[in-house]
Order: sequence, then structure tokens, then C-alpha cells
Amino acid sequence: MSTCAISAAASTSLSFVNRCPSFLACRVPAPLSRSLAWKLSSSSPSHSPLAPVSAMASSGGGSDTASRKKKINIFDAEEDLAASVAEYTAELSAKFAAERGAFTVVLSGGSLVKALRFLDCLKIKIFLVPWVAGSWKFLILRFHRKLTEPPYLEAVDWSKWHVFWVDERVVPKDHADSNYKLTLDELLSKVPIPTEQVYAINDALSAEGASNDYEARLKQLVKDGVIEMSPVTGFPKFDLMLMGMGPDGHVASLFPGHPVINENKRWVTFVKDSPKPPPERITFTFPVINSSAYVALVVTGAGKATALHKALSKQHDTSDLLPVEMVSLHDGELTWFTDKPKPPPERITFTFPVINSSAYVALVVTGAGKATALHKALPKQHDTSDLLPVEMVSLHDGELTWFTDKPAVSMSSSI
Ligand SMILES: O=C1O[C@H](COP(=O)(O)O)[C@@H](O)[C@H](O)[C@H]1O
Repeated sequence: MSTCAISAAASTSLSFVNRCPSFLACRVPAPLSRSLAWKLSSSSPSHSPLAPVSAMASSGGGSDTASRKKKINIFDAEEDLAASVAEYTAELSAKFAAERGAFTVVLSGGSLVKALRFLDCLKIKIFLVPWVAGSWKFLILRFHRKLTEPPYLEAVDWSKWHVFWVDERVVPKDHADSNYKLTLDELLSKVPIPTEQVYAINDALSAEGASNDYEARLKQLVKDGVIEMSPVTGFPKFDLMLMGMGPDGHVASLFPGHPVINENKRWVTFVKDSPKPPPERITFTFPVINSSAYVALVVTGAGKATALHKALSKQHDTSDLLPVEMVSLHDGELTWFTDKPKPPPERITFTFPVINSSAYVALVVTGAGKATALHKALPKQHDTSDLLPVEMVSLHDGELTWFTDKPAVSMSSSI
């Protein structure tokens, strides 16, 4: 991949990738480049995700023996990012298929799946010179080949893939919210992965039942030798996890402030009060995520800039980690694929003494995404050691009125 600037932090390999390479410089993963040499006029592999452009070093935290590696690839163009993610996936597929005859891939839902559809960063420039409105124009056409299309469709050994979900919404498999359905529509229906190697949740069960069932199936696959175990952590070690991140910094269905982020015994757990709908989900736990051999965090879009900036900044306030900051592999390699992280906008704000001196305050709160905070804020008893900012709205001699759709009636309280 063409790299316009490279800098290495102490623990991190950082690449800025600002454009798709030209056809002749197109980056093809080594195993694929061999099989595709006759199809592509260049067989030149450029830097491989397994042999990064700059040295990787251990980062701090966790066990002393951990050799944590982190790489950050920053792209200008989303389609170049997508092509790179898919290429990285294809290369790891070839590596694990050759090394252990199986490739265990864990997917998240959301924007990640769309990124996966691209593989080959093949760009062809075509210059057209029609006479339009009195001036000569030219047009550049770009083609990005998809993971689901030739030549990669044939080059990837799909028969070795075993597909799992890092989280799943507890809805029927044909429901629009199902991560399985999204992946089926976008990817699985287009590639020849044996159906018995695609491990969807049992959608006939409750959230708790589905998480127990999924964990039991993982344990069986460990016994069968399909999934490896980490000798370091005692949790399963998946070959690759491809994960997205929500705007609030959540990964899988591990949401900020939710108690399941601290689960350290279970492999798979469940939530019934996800702040992002639908509320019932199952999710891999952090010990499983952090035991992976490779994890890719694929994060794009302005809505995620604040969480991305916090996650990528060198200073981490360990008392206030976002779930995405808790992705910290024991002996695996974490690679970020992101667009340019923008610093969070500066803001000015009234302080609580000013807010709480008001004569009247209306708090207008609607939408399922706010249900968890709302449930915490509305009861009469408050745990004063752990107040949300909204619970600190407490007028000295004014009147606070809530207008909310959950619970269904609006509530009014006078102080
Ligand atoms: O609800 C979920 O959200 C996250 C992030 O999704 P995105 O569309 O913002 O990328 C996703 O990773 C997770 O699998 C999904 O269940």
C-alpha cells in the first residue's frame, strides 16, 4: 500500500495511507500474489499486514510477559481503507489455512461488514476528453474489486473459514437487526463457506439461553480442535476478530458503564438493556476478545471521532476507559483501520451551580438509546457515589420537570 508518511510511537506502528496505489503498484498479499500472478500484470507485494512497515514494540499494562503489538493505519479514502481490511483478512486466511488447516474468524455487525466486501485495491485511470461547456474535462474511474468477486473469490480458501459473531442481537435470524442476516446478505451468500461452519446464535432461545448455548458450542469446537485455546489466558484464542466501534466507544455489545464489561469468567454473556436497540444481545467478553491472535478495529465516520480520538491518544485515563480502550491483546496483534481521527470540538458550558440556580429547568429526553441513563436518573433513591451528570441537576429553589417517553408518562417534580 502506498504510504505517504510513517511514524512509530513507542508501542505502535502508525501508517498514513492517503491514496490507493496505481494498478502496477497494487498491493496484493503474498500468498494471493502467487496465485494471482497470471491474472494481474504485477505480482509485487508491498508491505504485508504480517510484516509491518515500522517496528512493533511491546506496550505497557497487563502481564509482564505480554508481547502486545499495535498498528494504526489511517486512510484518506474509505474505499482504500475497505480494500486494505479485506486484503489483510485474505492474508490471514492464507496464513492460518496453511498453518492449522482452519481459519476462525469472528465478525461484528454494523459498518464493518460493508468494509469487508472489498478486497482488491485495483485502480484504473481512464481519461476522457469530451468538449463540455467550452472546456476539456477528464474523468478518473476507480474500480475496487470485492472479496465476493473474482479473482479473490477463487483465491481465498473459503472451505477453511469458521465464522462466529463477537456479538449478536437476540432477534430472529431473518430480522433486519440481526448481525447474522446482515453478514449473510453482504458476504456469506456470495462466498462458498460450508454452512455448517457458520455459527449463528440459536434465535429460539432467550438472551441468557442463547449466550449459554453459544458458549457451550464454542467449548465443543475447542474440543474438536477447530478453535485454539490460549495457553496464556485459558480463554479461546480466535485467529482473527474483525470489529467495529460505536460512536460511544462500545465494541461488540460491551457498552460504556455496563457491568458486563467487567465479566472475567464467562466466554459469552448477555445484556437485556443495551442502550442501542435492540436491547437484548449476546456478546463475547473481554477475556475472549483479548486472547485473540489478531484483532482489527475498523472505525470510520465523523460520529466516531471523539471516541476514536480518546482511544488513540497516548494518555489513557485508566479510571475512565471506554470499552474500545479495553481491547488490549495478551499476545496478539491489534490493528486499527481508521480515517483521520479529528480532535473533539472544544465546547463552552454552563456549570452546575448556574444550572441548579435556575427558576425552571425542563429535561426533555426521548429515544430507546437513552433508556439506561433515564432508568438510573428517575428513581427516587440515587447512589450518590456514582452520579450521572443528569442526576446532578438538582435545583436550589426552582422547579425541575422531566418530559420523557420512558416511562410512558411525563413526570413532574417540584423541589
Ligand atoms: O450494535 C452494534 O454496533 C457496533 C458498531 O456498529 P457500527 O455500525 O457503528 O460500526 C457493532 O460493532 C456491533 O457488532 C453491533 O452489534
